[in-house]
Amino acid sequence: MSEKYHYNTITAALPYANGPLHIGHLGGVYIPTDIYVRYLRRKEKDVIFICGSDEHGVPITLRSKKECISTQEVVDKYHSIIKECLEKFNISFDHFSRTSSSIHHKTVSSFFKELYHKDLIIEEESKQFYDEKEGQFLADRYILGVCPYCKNTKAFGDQCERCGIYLSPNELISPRSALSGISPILKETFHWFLPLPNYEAFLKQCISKKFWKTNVYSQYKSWIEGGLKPRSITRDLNWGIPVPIKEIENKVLYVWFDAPIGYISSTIEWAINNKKNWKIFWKNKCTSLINFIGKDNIVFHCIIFPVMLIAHGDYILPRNIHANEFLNLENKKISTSRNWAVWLHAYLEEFPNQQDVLRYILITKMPENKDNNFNWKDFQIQNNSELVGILGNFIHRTLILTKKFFFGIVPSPSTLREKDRKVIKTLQLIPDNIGSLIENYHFKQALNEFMKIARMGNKYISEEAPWKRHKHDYMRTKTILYISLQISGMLTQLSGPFLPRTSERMMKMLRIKALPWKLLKKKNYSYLMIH
Ligand SMILES: Nc1ncnc2c1ncn2[C@@H]1O[C@H](COP(=O)(O)OP(=O)(O)OP(=O)(O)O)[C@@H](O)[C@H]1O
Ligand SMILES: [Zn+2]
Repeated sequence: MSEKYHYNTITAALPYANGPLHIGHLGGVYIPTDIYVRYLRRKEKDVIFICGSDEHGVPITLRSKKECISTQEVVDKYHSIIKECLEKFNISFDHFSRTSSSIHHKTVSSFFKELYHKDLIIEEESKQFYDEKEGQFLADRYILGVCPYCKNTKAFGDQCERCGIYLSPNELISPRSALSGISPILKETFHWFLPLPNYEAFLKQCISKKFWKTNVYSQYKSWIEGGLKPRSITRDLNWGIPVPIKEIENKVLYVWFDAPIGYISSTIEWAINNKKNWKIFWKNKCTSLINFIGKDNIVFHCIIFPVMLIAHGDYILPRNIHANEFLNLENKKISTSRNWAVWLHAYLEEFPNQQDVLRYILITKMPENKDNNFNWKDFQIQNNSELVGILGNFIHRTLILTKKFFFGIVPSPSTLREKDRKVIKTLQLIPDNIGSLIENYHFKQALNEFMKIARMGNKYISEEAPWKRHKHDYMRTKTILYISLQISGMLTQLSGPFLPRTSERMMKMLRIKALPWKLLKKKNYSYLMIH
């Protein structure tokens, strides 16, 4: 992270409010973003962590039909479930808004009008699929058919979920209406398009791809090499943000036009609530904007949203777009429609107060460069042998023995041996090491380094065995527990970004406070009375 960026706007993909969240969402997007943000705060950076629920688009209207409730009821229901779950997993948003808010509607409408009045979008007539039985145009997921690439018979008009390819409805073989099942006719309509080809040169020049992960860059490159086409940004629907042009009826803005503007409108809402200036986070050249997403959102964040921002002007562009691949469950793709998922609300019921266990396992399984797999067997093994067996065991032994032998007061060390000095040296190096891994988005490795310290502590205390030694070598016992407490203090501090609840609990036990990251390497815990 370049020190030149004092302001940091960090966004996590807006979760879609047509269903609850599962472990893929949490491990793929929200946990990595939260680790990054918590670390930046400890670096004393000015950070805003923005998110909100994405509440427009066809899947919501389909869900409303399925559940026999109104679209508003669908989004109200899932907005609350999603927000509550993310809070319970300690995802530390500064603001979590929703795209049905009036501020969002206003922000998006004025964004569209700006492009419209500057002639930066084009109006075009075209023929689109229409369901005569339902009297409705069939946008995106209202139309199903056979994928021309993998022959999946249930490909949607916008994407084939089996092979992941993005489609337009006219590419589908044997299209049929998702509403009535009938074959649609083609009917004349008109829409507005974002002329992506006009921005190809800007995209190549203006966006620095220096920090992009290979998975992000390769998707971006294949889109660019495939030749960009104008992209329609309106739909013939009645659920969404109405096209803000007089006399236009029954047309709304495409959900992927309005959703990313949600990052901006959510920041504006936060600024109003907190009497702050939102522009610093979106219009200041010294602000670093980083979007965290999953792989199916790459094209929207690497091409469409930057083009919207460039066309509008005034806004900064993302400095990095961080996308993870997908998490599978027991070697099968997580699927909301097939109910193959570990739902976060169900986990919270089944394992009360065990949020950090899931956070830990999900970090170790993070699909950083390729899809990864979650399974319950590993969950059990890793919890028992790593979290309890190493981290918990070391802290527990250290604190119990300090209480037993020294009334809970940190003993002052006697002469340090080579082994003790080695431990202290390792502790001095670890904050920068972990910090740099987090800054470079290597979250799994960062956690691994953290656990190495816990392993080192466990080994140290086991080898030195203060429980045996205290009877005949009181002075050495003092040193051993002093060193063990230094390790415990460091683990407590470093665990904050990864395991926030555990870190807080350990802080209470050790009676210490979270320190700025830069002070950690110098910190020495003496004169400390543990709880
Ligand atoms: N299995 C997964 N592994 C990693 N990231 C995921 C997974 N499923 C979804 N995501 C990411 O989570 C973020 C929020 O997802 P979103 O609400 O858009 O749901 P989605 O992609 O429609 O998922 P689903 O179809 O499972 O509901 C997106 O950036 C998406 O890429
Ligand atoms: Zn396909």
